[in-house]
Amino acid sequence: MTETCVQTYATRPVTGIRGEITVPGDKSISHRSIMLGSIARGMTTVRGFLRGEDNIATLNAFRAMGVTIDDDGETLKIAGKGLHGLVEPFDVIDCGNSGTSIRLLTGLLAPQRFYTVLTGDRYLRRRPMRRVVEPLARMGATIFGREGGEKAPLTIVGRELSGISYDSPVSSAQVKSALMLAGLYAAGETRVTEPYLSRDHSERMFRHFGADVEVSPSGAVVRGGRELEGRDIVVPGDISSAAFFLVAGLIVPNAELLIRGVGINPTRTGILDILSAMGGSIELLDQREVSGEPVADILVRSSRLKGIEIAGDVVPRAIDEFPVICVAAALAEGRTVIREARELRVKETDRIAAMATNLRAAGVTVTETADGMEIDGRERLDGCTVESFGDHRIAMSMLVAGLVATGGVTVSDVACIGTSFPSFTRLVERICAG
Ligand SMILES: O=C(O)C1=C[C@@H](OP(=O)(O)O)[C@@H](O)[C@H](O)C1
Ligand SMILES: C=C(OP(=O)(O)O)C(=O)O
Repeated sequence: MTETCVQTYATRPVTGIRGEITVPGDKSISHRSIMLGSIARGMTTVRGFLRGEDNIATLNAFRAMGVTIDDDGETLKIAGKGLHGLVEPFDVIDCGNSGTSIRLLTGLLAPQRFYTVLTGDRYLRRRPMRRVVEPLARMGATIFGREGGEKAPLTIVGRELSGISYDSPVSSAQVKSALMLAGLYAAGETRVTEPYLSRDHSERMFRHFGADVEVSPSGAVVRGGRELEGRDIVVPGDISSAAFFLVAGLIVPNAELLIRGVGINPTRTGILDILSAMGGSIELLDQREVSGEPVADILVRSSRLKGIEIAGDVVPRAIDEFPVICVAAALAEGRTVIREARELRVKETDRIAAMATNLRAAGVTVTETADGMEIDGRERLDGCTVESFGDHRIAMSMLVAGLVATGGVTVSDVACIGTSFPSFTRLVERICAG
């Protein structure tokens, strides 16, 4: 591996992977711990918080709204202000690259007694926001944005809200969580359902903080007006970060890798189901529960993979892992077909188009479809230079591909990796044998 300059990074074929690693804390749980800790009464402590750029954007937003958050490098201490204790920020809140920050904050800020403007980087300002703006408006919210409320910057004029019953057309934890957060303040009940269950970290954490929430297979119901109580939270390792090492462990020869302390919430383990169905050797060891979330150590070994069909309820359960699943598919025997994954087109970049372009550069035959792609696996990948498209998961996926590509893979614009996994390249270097 060589670091050619700050913005570009290259990986080369390795002869094996050995060892044990831990991956940084879960990004979704880290966001929610700041949000709920800030509006709870009393102290919340968070250990294992992910200090990536996305989560720091959320942390800065709450500091700007008057919340004292101390970080000694180990534990965050959040001095919660209660449901109605946030104050109007003096400036625009910059959510950076983080869809979770802007969409969840929109729900949380719509019922405040003040005015806020949320913006983000050039990637975030292209992503769809009407999916949260529209149902929040039905609750009585006043939110403006470019293109009739579709795009950030978003301006939120806080108002009293009323609960609604909303059947979301997309399986999106960000939509669900935005409405649940608004529902904490709204008169009456706020009910949200979705086609397939998306990650349920909000439901679990709402319960942990004592919110009036009911969860059933058909959705979540929140009753407004109840104060939350500060709690201690331990954030498990992010399975979305572990995913890069799971795929590396499967595709690199002579690999055996133990990834410790990974969150295995069933709404997030689509990657394990998919890779196992492809023939991957993946074992869950020492399963336990931490702060209401299931956790395990995951052992992965080199495996011969085969192509499969991926669609249905596993898609939201693996939504952020598709770029690296595409890399596994590119090295599997036969064809992998991904369907019902249109959401990939509205992430940090269009992840279907980005992975199709990048895998073609590595010599793979890929057919794009409106809601997915077909990938014909091959024995080895060709060396190539590709773009990250400003998307952390595209960058890391292609660096995993470089571990088995003749001549390696160079990825330009890799600074984006810092949004979710600042220590990624260091960990790759630690475990790979040249
Ligand atoms: O709620 C969350 O923490 C997230 C939900 C997902 O987005 P969608 O809700 O848009 O599917 C996921 O892609 C994102 O990385 C994190
Ligand atoms: C889609 C992602 O995050 P967000 O929507 O929070 O930007 C991701 O981390 O892959």
